[in-house]
Amino acid sequence: MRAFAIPMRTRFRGLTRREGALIHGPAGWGEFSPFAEYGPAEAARWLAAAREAAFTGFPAPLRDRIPVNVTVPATDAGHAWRITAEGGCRTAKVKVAEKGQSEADDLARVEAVRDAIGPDGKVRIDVNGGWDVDQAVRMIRLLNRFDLEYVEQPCATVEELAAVRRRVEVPIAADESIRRAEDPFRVVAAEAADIAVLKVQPLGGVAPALEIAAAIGLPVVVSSAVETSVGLAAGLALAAALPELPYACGLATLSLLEGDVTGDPLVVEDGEIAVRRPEVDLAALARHQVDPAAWRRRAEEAERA
Ligand SMILES: O=C(O)CCC(=O)c1ccccc1C(=O)O
Ligand SMILES: [Mg+2]
Repeated sequence: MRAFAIPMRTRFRGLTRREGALIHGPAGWGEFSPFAEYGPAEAARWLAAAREAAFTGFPAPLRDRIPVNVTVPATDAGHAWRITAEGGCRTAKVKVAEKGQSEADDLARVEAVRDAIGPDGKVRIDVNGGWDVDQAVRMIRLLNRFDLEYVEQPCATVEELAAVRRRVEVPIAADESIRRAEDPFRVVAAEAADIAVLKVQPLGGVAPALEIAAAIGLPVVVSSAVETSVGLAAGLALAAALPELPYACGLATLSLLEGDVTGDPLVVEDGEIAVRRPEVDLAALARHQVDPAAWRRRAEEAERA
């Protein structure tokens, strides 16, 4: 097992460094990078995803390029404009409702992103559960001046998502309500979402995520957990194996990191990323490599959970 700590170019989810581990097996490299606050039971699914990549491999791809969105962190409007313009994507996903920021900050950021991407681009927002129902309804109506493609996780609970969905025209996507839920199918039963955001590591691998996608029966957006090219390759494999892929995916997150673990990173070309699995390059990894002892312990704890 190898471990990495890569500085973030812009603070994201309060993170300034992305840390994780890489394992190697007969099928290739796998990434194990649960966030620090996740306990052993949750980390066990992330470990299963890394093992699938290293020992089993991925289901057969149905497409070889995946359209992606540029991810715009909760930064000031000028910076958000530049990130969008430089992202080279036809879709932007904007983080809003960041703690310590105002509604005016969100309006200014989304306005800047719409300006940068142009009238033919798509703009979606991700609230990470930061609003209550009334605030969500009000903010979605306000922000829809900038023509929103959809709103990801406007509120924390499934019941709140369903309530917001009944009151606004803009489609609702569920992320945390699937990713961290005991029962991802409650979203469907409660008619709480139009779209499912699926991430490979929290769902335990590409094959389990494909099964969840089939069972949920909603259109899927595959998104990263801000991973190295090794973790992103698993997201691309999921996006490539889905029977239908009507939306751009959130896999263009390598640009949030200062570095990578391969010499041949999964970068965006013409708004898309090619479906492939880059090799870990030990020289590239060396620049970010840290002692794997803590990650070995974390994997052992996950294993016992
Ligand atoms: O979807 C994207 O564009 C990037 C991924 C992303 O936003 C994300 C990354 C890490 C953890 C949570 C999330 C999220 O979608 O909420
Ligand atoms: Mg999200």
